[in-house]
Amino acid sequence: MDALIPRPSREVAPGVVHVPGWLDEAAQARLVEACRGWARPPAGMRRVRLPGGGVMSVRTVCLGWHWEPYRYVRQVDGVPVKAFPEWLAEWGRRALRDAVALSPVLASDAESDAEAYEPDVALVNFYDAEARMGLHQDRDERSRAPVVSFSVGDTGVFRLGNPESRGRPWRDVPLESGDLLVFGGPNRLAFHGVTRIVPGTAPSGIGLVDGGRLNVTLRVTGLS
Ligand SMILES: O=C(O)CCC(=O)C(=O)O
Ligand SMILES: [Fe+2]
Repeated sequence: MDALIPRPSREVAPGVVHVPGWLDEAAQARLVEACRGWARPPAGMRRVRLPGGGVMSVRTVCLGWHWEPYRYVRQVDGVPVKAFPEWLAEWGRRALRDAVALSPVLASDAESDAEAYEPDVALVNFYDAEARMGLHQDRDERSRAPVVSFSVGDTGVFRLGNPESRGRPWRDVPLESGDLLVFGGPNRLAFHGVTRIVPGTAPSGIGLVDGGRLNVTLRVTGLS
């Protein structure tokens, strides 16, 4: 169904590009099905425990490397992390190419060369209706190559802050099913989070029968 109010592709901040509907329904369904497989144990989906004793409300599974706060490791639960598939890296390069075409800032950033983009880690997050993610920076990567983010399922309200602090200014960008968000360049280390999920907004044809939101971020660790 076409949106009543069209959502144009745009650079929401320098080096941050939002492309609504980048994934068509078939691609969304493929991602949901892949996530279903990745979620299974061993090395499956879990709520990450924070060093302060808290537990994250999102459920996470990682590919390529396992993220534990606040570093990347190769094993989880005593077994190797699931592999990062080549098709997902190819999606990442296509996504970055499209983002660079919309952003002069990314186009002039040496770290944002789409042809050379070799993401080696993905964080797959599942949000139920109550899940959120507090403002944070993605800064455990040694590389400053952009983060490529795919969203499917229920809409999530993504809060894009600034690289200096958790405070204002920020702007809220609703990420709907199929949306692409790339953040790099001067906003690679921008604080960001997800303030809420909008239940009941997932399209029916993508295989997320009970709703919820999946977000997959591709990153380059710069580790070996
Ligand atoms: O769910 C999102 O859109 C953002 C996820 C995120 O920030 C992360 O995994 O670090
Ligand atoms: Fe993040």
